[in-house]
Amino acid sequence: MKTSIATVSISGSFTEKLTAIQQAGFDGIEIFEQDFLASDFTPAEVGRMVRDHGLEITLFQPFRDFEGLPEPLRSRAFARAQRKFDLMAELGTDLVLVCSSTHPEALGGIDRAAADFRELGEIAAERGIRIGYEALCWGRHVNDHRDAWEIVRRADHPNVGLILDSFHTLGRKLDPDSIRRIPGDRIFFVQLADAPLIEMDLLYWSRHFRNMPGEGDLDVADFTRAVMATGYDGPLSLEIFNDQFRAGLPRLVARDGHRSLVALMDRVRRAEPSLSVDLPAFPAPAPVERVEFVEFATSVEDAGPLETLLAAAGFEKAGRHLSKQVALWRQGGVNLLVNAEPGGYAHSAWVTHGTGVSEIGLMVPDARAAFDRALALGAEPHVAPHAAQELDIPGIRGAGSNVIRLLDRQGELGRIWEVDFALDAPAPPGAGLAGVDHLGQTMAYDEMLSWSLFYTTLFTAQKAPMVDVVDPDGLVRSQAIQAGGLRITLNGAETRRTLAGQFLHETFGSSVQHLAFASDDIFATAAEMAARGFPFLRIGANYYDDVEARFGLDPDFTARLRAHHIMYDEDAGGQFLQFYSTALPGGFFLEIVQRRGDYAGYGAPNAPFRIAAQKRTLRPKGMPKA
Ligand SMILES: O=C(O)c1ccc(O)c(O)c1
Ligand SMILES: [Mg+2]
Repeated sequence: MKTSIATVSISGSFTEKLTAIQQAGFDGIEIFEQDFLASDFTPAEVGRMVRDHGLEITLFQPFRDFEGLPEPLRSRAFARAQRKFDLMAELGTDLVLVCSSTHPEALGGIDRAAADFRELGEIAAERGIRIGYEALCWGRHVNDHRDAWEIVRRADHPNVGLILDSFHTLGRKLDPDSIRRIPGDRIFFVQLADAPLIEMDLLYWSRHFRNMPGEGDLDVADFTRAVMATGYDGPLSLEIFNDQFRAGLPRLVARDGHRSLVALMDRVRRAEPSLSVDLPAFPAPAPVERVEFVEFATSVEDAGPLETLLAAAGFEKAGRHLSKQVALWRQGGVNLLVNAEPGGYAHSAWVTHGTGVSEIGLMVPDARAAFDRALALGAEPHVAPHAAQELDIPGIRGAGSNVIRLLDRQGELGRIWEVDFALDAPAPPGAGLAGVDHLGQTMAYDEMLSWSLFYTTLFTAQKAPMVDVVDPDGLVRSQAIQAGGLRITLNGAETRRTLAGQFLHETFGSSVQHLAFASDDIFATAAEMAARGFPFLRIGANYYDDVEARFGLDPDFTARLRAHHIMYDEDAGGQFLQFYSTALPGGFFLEIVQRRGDYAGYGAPNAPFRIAAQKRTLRPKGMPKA
């Protein structure tokens, strides 16, 4: 299967776009005419540059407002087309996209449009050019791929075919199964884009909010299955109009685009095995079983506040690494590593970001399979030296500067604690923490789509709807992702003044800002931690008055919540209780939660009050803000 991407999808100069597209692994590009016009190269130079990058021009587009015009506009449209055919010959491409007309004087009529296309097809045939007709979903008379297909069918010319674009079909809620009835050899080209479901004008939605397949809410896989079922074997091409991507880093946007296409083709072949999808084999996504460990990078002189916090949370030193200065802190089923090694990856992470999470160890059904899948999807392997007797744990680079390690219970990897560590004693019960509930990763807002694509393509994962969290100094967007036993909240900061934004600034880049542990009895856990001197984040009295009224809570219960600084929430499935520590100097903090019943969220309604409380600890009463 050939992969392609439209030049509009990527930021930068024409040369920067080409380099990024080549490095990401695409086979071809669609030349968007605007990008060509804005460049200073001749058409022949552009054609040569594309080929020098090992790429092919899969499509020239768009040619607008062609069909259904009355004279003299009609003749002018044909003359205009001839000029573009000249240009295409110099570029070295044979396929042009004609999008359905939005011209105020365009006349309707399927046969009139078909006659225009047959005549254009004749001219194109003489010049070895093929014409693809695409229905824009806001086209004046043609805005449905079924009507565009009927025009192509009636034009009945071998040089005139159909172009499909998932946005125009799915954005208009047209049934993609209608595509299955079109002969595959009459489909000349296929463009793919996803988009978040937002009620708005179709044209505006399309020009500003498209995103990569899998990043939005449209069923692009269902659309692609219908396309593949026709026998279509041309390129699958990304055509993504997105304000954020236009301002993004070309290399990252291209990488995400390629990842999204490969993951999409993989989904298609797994959902409908009878389809022939030309893509190298690689392992299927699997759920994460659990977070096996979280490692902090620190140094001997800097580790104190972190270790004090862990001890107050009921953790105890329960072992040490055989060859490195890495301590294992344990309680219940939780393993935390404190790495103070004066060299290697953790050390450079500490030098760059300060004390913070550097690695996340995930237990999966098959670590090698998960690793191979990650590489097939363009993830970067993390290579770290290890001593001869130590485990070689497969690792990939994850969000921010974090490394994701993949473990399984097959063979030696399942014995990591016995092989790599000297263990002191059985894991202490501590304060009753049973496991990691979730990790909160903070990042710049425009990195969120990228990292959600990373997790959702690597593992079998679900995205919750994005929620807005109000910080006193700005808005933070929060996207929760669950892949089996791995729950992650991605928090995107738009300004530096939000708590999340300050953390990014302090730690020089995105990282885990908080770690949430699960307790089966949060009141007992809170009492035990209080006895150990846990630095509870104090929640204001106004909050408890409101939460009691809002949920009709028993005043005795509210009094217990208040006494332990526990916040409360409910959803249709159950109840949620949560409390927090104050933050370490860099901004990292802990959260303890208890889920009752099938509560599925993360206490989003409480987040504004938690953030306000955290800011109060940073900015004592009466002090003007910096
Ligand atoms: O927004 C547009 O005008 C436009 C142009 C060409 C396309 O292929 C398309 O899908 C949209
Ligand atoms: Mg299109």
